[in-house]
Amino acid sequence: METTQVRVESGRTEVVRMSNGELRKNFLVEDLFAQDQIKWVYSHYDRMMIGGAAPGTAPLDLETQPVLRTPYFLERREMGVVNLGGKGIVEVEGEDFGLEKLGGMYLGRGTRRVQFRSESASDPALFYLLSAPAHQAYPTVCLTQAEAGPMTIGHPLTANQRTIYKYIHPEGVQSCQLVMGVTVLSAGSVWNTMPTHVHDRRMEVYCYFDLPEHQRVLHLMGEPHETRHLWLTNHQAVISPPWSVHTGCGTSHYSFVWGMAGENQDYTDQDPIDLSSLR
Ligand SMILES: O=C[C@H](O)[C@@H](O)CC(=O)C(=O)O
Ligand SMILES: [Zn+2]
Repeated sequence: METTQVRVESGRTEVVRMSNGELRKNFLVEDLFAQDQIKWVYSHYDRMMIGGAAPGTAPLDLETQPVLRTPYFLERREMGVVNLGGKGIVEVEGEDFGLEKLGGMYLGRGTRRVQFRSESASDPALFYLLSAPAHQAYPTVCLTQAEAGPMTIGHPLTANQRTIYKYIHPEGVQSCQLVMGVTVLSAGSVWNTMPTHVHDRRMEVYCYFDLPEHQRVLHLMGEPHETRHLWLTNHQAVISPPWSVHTGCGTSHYSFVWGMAGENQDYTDQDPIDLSSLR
């Protein structure tokens, strides 16, 4: 059984004084994907769990974690899945669901048996996972990227043109508190979530992917008047406290999975930040 890494919350005054190393230790999630393992980070912000399942030839079973003190992982939780790799299979209570790259799933509270598999070990699946506490059971749903209602925003002239795919949200796949989707930057565009925003009612996690090996994303966090930066590579995730901006600029275009938990599920409930107030 894998042990989960726990990330406690940090106060805003504490974050202002953090060195870059301390910021990374608290907010950056490195090495989420390790072959033949399911890895978890447990954040105290809204008790969001951030996971990576990387099955090779052998299947991987979703196991409960000591930190949960529950007989099975989803006893009191829900989970969202997005496949960032080659074709994969998620077996839920004995039923197989095939996920191409960027296929997604929602697994409801009370789901006991979950197994992750790669169709081919030479092009393995990479399942990115988010899990939040849940008060009721919503049905298991599997959907393709095309079914996730794309919306293109931004403009090439401001280098922020991107397509937002919403997977788990009130008008799509139902959940208790999880809201989850994927944002794909257009070629030539490098800025995500710009103009930026905060939503004090929900924490958020970004997991960057499809970032070429030698390229980087400069991710910005912190209160709008005290922003801090972290340099990220492909397949790294970053935790955003509810009071923090979460925006980034790449040395190339890239994609990321975003996911939130907290007070409400309204995607449009974002407090935009006037760029003139950023420091
Ligand atoms: O609250 C919503 C999240 O920050 C993301 O969906 C924003 C995003 O993907 C983008 O603008 O590029
Ligand atoms: Zn946001």
